[in-house]
Amino acid sequence: MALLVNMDVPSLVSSWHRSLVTQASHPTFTITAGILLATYFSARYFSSPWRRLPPGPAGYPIIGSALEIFDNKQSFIEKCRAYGEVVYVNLAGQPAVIFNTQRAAADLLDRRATTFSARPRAIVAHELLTNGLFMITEGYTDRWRRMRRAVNEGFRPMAAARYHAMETQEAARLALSLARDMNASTPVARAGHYARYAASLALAIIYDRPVRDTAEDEHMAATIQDLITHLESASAPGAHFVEFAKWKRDALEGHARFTQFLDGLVEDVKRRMVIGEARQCLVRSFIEENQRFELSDVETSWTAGTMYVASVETEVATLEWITLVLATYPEVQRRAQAELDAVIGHSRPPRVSDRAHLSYITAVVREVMRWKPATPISVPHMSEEDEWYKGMFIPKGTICMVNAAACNMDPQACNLFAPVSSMTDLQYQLYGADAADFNPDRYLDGKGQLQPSPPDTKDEGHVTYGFGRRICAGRHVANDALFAAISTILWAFNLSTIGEFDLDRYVDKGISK
Ligand code: HEM
Repeated sequence: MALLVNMDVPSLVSSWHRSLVTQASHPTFTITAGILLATYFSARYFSSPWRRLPPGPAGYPIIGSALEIFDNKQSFIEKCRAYGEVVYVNLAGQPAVIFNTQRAAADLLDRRATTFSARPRAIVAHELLTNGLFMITEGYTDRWRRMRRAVNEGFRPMAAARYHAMETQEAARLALSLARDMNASTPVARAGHYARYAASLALAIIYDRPVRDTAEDEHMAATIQDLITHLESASAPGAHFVEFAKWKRDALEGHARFTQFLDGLVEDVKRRMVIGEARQCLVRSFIEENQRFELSDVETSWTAGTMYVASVETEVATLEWITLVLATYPEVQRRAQAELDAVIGHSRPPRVSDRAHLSYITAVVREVMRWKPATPISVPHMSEEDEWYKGMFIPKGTICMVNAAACNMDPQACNLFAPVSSMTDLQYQLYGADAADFNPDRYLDGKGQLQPSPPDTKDEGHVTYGFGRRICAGRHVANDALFAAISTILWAFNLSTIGEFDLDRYVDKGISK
């Protein structure tokens, strides 16, 4: 200490520096430093959590598997089943995982929801086109919580029951329109009828404005379809890498136009509330409960609009699958119709409120949603912290994709991972040895009543509606709408295939929201 006080600091530093330079030129020092550095870096490398990423395809240098997933997401994700329960994919430096079992998805997205409830960033589709107001792509933010709370309250099972009469009425209109259309047996025409049903029902439930045949209603449905098309093209992977400025300009212009349109729909509900002509609907509940929900005007408009956008295509795809399955399985169709004959008879069509007595038809809808999910790959979540799962590292900021089609199967029964994974810890069964087959009876007990659903399916009997805090916000309404349509169609028609039709070879592209 006394020595230091007597020396000036710059000269001390420079003498250390000189001695270091002298030592560095000494061969023993160089070797020792090299060994120390090598030890340091190899210790860092071997202890790095990045060495414990889940298994997955190596991909190409730098871009990883980005091109393959952009080219055909569904078939790429199918190929990744072979790597096991959780698969790691490098998307040009962006970490991503795919969950292939219900257990892994539930363990993380349900049970660690605080970490796994965000969404990946979508600059054009979310930030520019909707200015952060689209609930589906909004992060795990305060705004999302307020929007989600308002929707949850408006669509929880008791509240959803308010819409049963609308669903029954729209289902009857659907059956009539199918009966009047000579081309209804073609998939394109049928999809048009299903789209009309889903759109009219969504507009009735959200704004009390079912689509009738007026020019104004046609314009309303067409404008919302335009919004959906904009969202889809802006979300297409890599779409705006080229000509970003043009995408930006179009998205900002689209945002202003769509906001004005959605505001107009809400204003119309307010006007009808004043004159006592608005029946109960989602927007009316937003307005009446606004003190609690704390949504601004523009948040109210976009939350309502989001519910419409989220509902139509998923319902159309599911209705089409149910139709195809019922036409291909005549014995299932006959049993469902026998149930209708016994419970309802021929004097009136079924109502949604009859569902408690129509267990077999309920089981058919569940089973089609499990077996042929309309959303085979769910909407991605994003992790907000580093996490570990069964010794595998999932870094903060990882995009988490759920392969719902795989999760709805039992790995063992379907031999999902046989080529690579050890089967030892996959010896669990949720759906039974026949999980790969279509069998509505799996949901029924010996007396033909619905039995409790497998664990982690939130009493749905499948995980097609997603997971955790981001689970489908409209699932109770969707279940009612699907039941209303299918029970009415079964009551009114016999479905059969024209000529040879092989359901196993029918490939539906599915919807990836
Ligand atoms: C058969 C029909 C439907 C299917 C298969 C379906 C499926 C899904 C899936 C897989 C998700 C993502 C879940 C996740 O991130 O884990 C989702 C989210 C969502 N769904 Fe549905 N859906 C359907 C119908 C509906 C309907 C009718 C509505 C509205 C009335 C709706 C509104 C939403 C909303 C708002 C979200 C976003 C939730 C959030 O991010 O917090 N869906 N849906």
